[in-house]
Amino acid sequence: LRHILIHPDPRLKKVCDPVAQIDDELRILADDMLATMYDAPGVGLAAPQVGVMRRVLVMDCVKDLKAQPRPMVLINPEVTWTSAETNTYEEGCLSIPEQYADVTRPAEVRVRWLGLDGKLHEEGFDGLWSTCVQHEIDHLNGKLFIDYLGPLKRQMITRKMEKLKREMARA
Ligand SMILES: O=C(O)C[C@@H](Cc1ccccc1)[C@H](O)SCc1ccccc1
Ligand SMILES: [Zn+2]
Repeated sequence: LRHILIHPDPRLKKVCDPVAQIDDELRILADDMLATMYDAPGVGLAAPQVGVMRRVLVMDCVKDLKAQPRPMVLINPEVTWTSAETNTYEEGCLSIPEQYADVTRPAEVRVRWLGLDGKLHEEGFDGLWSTCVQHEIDHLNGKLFIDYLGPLKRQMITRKMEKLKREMARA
């Protein structure tokens, strides 16, 4: 498992680098990210959250645990279309533990990415998958869900995380 960085952390604000080639190091990173995501537990995780500044995200938004899990690895993902319709979801973030706030995003998105199989993929996402893939692509661009909130609410959450990190450092 990898350690998940907690906000505020400069690495969570950086724009990540595109992946040049799919090699064993990348395959190991993807496996580690999926294991870390399931352990958290979460439905998504982006590479900068584990301190790797590369454009890789993993997700599995299959909520019904009886259903077949659908682990996805998206490399160099790009949004190619967004719906005019929006939906609002109370988002959280593994890098901002225990903090939740409503974020409004396009209800549906189409995303193109490079798969671990080396092939280009393009797929539409809606529901939780849409919210999640947009949340994760934001991470690759150094954007957090609290950046969509007003300055006071964002500052309150940041102060709480700074306190949490001080306490963790003392523990
Ligand atoms: O920090 C992350 O990127 C993992 C996020 C992904 C996510 C955020 C908001 C909405 C959808 C996905 C979550 O912490 S994963 C935890 C979770 C679990 C079930 C439903 C929503 C979020
Ligand atoms: Zn997040």
